[in-house]
Amino acid sequence: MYKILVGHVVQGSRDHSIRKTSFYTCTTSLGRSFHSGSWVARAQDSDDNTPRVVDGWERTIDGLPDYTAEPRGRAKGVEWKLRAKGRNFVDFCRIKVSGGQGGDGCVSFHREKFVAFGQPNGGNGGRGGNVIFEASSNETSLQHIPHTASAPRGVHGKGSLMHGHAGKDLIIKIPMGTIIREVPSPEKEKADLEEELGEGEGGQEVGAFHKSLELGETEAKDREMSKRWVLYPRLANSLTALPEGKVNYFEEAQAWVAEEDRIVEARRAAMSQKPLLLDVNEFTDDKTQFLVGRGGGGGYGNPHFLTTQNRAPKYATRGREGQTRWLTLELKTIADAGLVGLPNAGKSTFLQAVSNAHPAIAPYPFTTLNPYIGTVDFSDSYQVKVADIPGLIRGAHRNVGLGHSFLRHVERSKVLVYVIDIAAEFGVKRQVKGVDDWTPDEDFEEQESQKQEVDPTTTVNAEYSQPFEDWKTLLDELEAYQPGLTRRPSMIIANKADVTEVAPKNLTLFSKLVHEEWARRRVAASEADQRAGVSKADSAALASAASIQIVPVSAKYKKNIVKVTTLLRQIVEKEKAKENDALERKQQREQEEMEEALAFKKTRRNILSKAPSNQNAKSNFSNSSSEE
Ligand SMILES: Nc1nc2c(ncn2[C@@H]2O[C@H](COP(=O)(O)OP(=O)(O)OP(=O)(O)O)[C@@H](O)[C@H]2O)c(=O)[nH]1
Ligand SMILES: [Mg+2]
Repeated sequence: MYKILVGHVVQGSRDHSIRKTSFYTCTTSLGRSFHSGSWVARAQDSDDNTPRVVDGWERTIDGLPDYTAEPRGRAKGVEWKLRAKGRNFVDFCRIKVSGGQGGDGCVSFHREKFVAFGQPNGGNGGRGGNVIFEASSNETSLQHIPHTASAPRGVHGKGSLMHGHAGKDLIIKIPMGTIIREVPSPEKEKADLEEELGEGEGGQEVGAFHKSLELGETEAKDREMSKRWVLYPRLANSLTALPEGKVNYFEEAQAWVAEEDRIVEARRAAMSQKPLLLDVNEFTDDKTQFLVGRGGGGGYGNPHFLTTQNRAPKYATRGREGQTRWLTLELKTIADAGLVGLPNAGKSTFLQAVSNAHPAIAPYPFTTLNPYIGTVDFSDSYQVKVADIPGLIRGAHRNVGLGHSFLRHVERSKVLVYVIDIAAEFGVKRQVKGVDDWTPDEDFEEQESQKQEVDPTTTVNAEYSQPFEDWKTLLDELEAYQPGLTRRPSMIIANKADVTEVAPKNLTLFSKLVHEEWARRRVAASEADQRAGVSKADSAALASAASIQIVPVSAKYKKNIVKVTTLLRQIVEKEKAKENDALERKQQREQEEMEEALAFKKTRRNILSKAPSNQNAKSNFSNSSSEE
């Protein structure tokens, strides 16, 4: 069992303090920060679980026979990664977008010497800015997306018929592969939940706000009115104390505006019936824009209410509120092939060997934290995009290790490439250094009991293949993430084939077991399809290839790379051709449907035009009667 104890030595002083970490959870740091002089002691312990103390200056561990000390930096990196769960790369976020409010209209009258009653000349308000998402191939993460995005409001109108200009649109760049979904607002979610639980307060009215403030009725009315109307300062008096026999033009104007409001509301309601769902997929062009938060319209200036009767309207309307939406953004990287493997299998090394990418490579687990895309260039300018994602481990679907949320980045890959470390000792269960250390405590006991089943020192089981177990772990994790994901066209890279003592033996057993398992899974999948009532043609289309190719590779020494890239290209090209065919068929079907609809319209028009209408019949009749 590995235990990690951290001794903290402050540079330049004799002071030292200890921090104990249990497996991966750090307990306390005694309120001190770690400096470059810190050390990590790893001790191979018996089953004694009591915390040990590192004697700082001498760096000996009380009661432990042997240990190796290594610079703190590395362990700190892994610890940090596990705590942060790779969150410096953001692939899921929530955002509130609000279009800008429209500018208010203006109440103003022309003023000039010797012109006693100038005409109304208040300008209209400008419309509020829109919130727009723009697809951008230069973005790779959602890290820069803010929690709220509000576009600026429109400028108010001014006298002399000066209309306010529109608010500037707020453009937010989003990476290719983002899925945008509209979700209910937190208030609505809360209200729905309360209603479900029967705790709701029973439809609080909008006007309740004023009631709660105990405003007078006229005051509350004034306030409601001031939300929609800009009134000329001296209008209020003239409204309340209207002389006998005078028409209240303001009421008339209120009726028009109310009618217009009703139409706008109905239109908005019709538009927002379906929640927004946008997919910025590989068919989207760069710089395509999506309007997600519409700005409110500007208010009308007082000339808008000018009529032949009312020559001096003393009111204007305020701008409308912009549209507010709560959205979630989910980034699913777009690549042709996705590398899936356990930590340390050599995924990043492989990507570096085949492409122009330079991912971090190191002999410890969870080196890669963010998906990384590399492009494989072929001599005829053909390109295949390959995505490297953080390593998966057993239980990743329960959020063990870095979890399996990163699989969303291979979800859109056409081909799955399993990277397997073939250099495991033959017939022996791997004593995992590092990987299983990082599993949470609840899994630990389970793993311990499993470890005891195969004693590495005594048994060499010629039937046992660690690479095969690794591959099965990957398949299970992929299936747990999304059932049916393993049916994608796939290939296996048996990496580290340069370790000649074990690789050939491992490879023979591995290939045998893989082909058996693959055939078994294929049969099981088709049976499951039959049970689920999937038609035979659909089931055949879904089924994975009859056999899976295994290519031994040494990513580190770049051996057999050409073979693997050629094979990868073949599979990708085949898949692309299939996709293009499907797309063409779909487009053709749509075209045919459209032509059919057009033809139907045409014939209908012809029939209608040939049929004698009543009016024609009447005129014919009248003509004939006049002739008579
Ligand atoms: N001998 C040998 N070692 C290799 C080969 N490929 C990778 N390695 C070593 O394996 C270690 C891990 O390689 P990485 O490429 O970082 O592994 P990874 O799968 O990306 O690991 P994570 O990012 O943690 O998931 C490094 O020390 C590599 O040098 C190979 O073909 N032969
Ligand atoms: Mg890596």
